[in-house]
Amino acid sequence: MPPDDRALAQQQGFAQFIDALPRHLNNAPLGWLLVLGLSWNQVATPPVLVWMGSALAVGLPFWWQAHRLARRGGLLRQDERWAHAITVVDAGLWGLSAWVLAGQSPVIDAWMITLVCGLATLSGVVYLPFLKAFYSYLGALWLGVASSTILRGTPDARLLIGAALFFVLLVLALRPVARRLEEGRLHEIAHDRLAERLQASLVQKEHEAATDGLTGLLNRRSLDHLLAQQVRGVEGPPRRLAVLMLDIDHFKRVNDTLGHPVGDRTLQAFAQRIQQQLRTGDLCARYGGEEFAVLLPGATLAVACEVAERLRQSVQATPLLSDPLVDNTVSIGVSTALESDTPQSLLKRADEALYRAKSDGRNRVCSDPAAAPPVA
Ligand SMILES: Nc1nc2c(ncn2[C@@H]2O[C@H](COP(=O)(O)OP(=O)(O)OP(=O)(O)O)[C@@H](O)[C@H]2O)c(=O)[nH]1
Repeated sequence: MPPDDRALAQQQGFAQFIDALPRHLNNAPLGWLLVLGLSWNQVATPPVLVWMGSALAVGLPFWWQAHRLARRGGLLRQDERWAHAITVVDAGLWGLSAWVLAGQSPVIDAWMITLVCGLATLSGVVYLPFLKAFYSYLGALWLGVASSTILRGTPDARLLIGAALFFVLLVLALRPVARRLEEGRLHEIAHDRLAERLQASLVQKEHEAATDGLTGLLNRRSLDHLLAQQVRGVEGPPRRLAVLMLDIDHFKRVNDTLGHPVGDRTLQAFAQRIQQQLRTGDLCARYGGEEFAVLLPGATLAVACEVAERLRQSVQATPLLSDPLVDNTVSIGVSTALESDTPQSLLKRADEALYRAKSDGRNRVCSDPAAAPPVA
């Protein structure tokens, strides 16, 4: 288990504890009312009220701090001391209730110890994600009861030993549960990390499946998919769409004279050159080898021929590579979608136009005679 995962699980546990702490402290007045009700007519009321008033006065700043931490979200390193201080004050003030209750009658003593044990049990549930503070809580509760009963001169050893035993048993019962909870958080963290990795690798795989590794352009598979969407249209009449097929002239010579790596760089440079000439919304794909295809959604044949001519001139005017010099030209075939077209028939006609550009002497743009007039 990576150490940072364990640290994160502990941090999450602490944050859960800090989140629950103020709600737990909010219940204290209900507990006080219970004490008041149970001790009514059995214990002098003024000391009970003095204890409640003091608990309120001392506990208020700590109660306020607990709320502040919960609002902000507790941070383990930064706020751990505060968490211990709050729990010690809370438990200590409850422990001091023995000051007014213990030694009055066996019945009051019995329900006082019941109250103390009940408080410890209830708090245990809140402290489960951060058991360290629970030890401080139990220590302060026990010391509060012990010091109160000793100072009042009625130390009842059975009561203190009984409470200590109960606390030990409680800790023994809660520790495995706390460990399970931490393991659960660790599993959740590991699960989240795995999901993130899978998501990232899925995105990566999708990207790889859609693009050409050498040029970064869309690959043939993506082109076929996009072309099918464009030709069919979503609904209604077919969309206006132009296709350019581009092929570097005498590319084989680059490989043969300068080597395959230079051929690869030339293809990359050519891909960049095409992209520089296109508008957003136009799509460019490597059709295979040194042949590329461009989709111009919404373009008429005239516009598509203009784009093709601009590209051809750009390649002619500025060599694709300067070191070593690669100044091959490019031939381009242009076609536009007819109402009867399938993706294959449209590509075929653009390819035939490219073939004509090659056979007419290369370094030229040829358009498909069947392409005009535009469909929409
Ligand atoms: N370096 C490199 N070469 C490739 C790649 N894919 C195809 N080729 C080469 O591209 C060349 C294409 O040559 P041809 O089809 O004969 O055409 P050409 O030499 O361009 O001549 P024309 O198209 O007739 O002007 C072949 O030598 C292929 O090996 C690639 O990914 N990298």
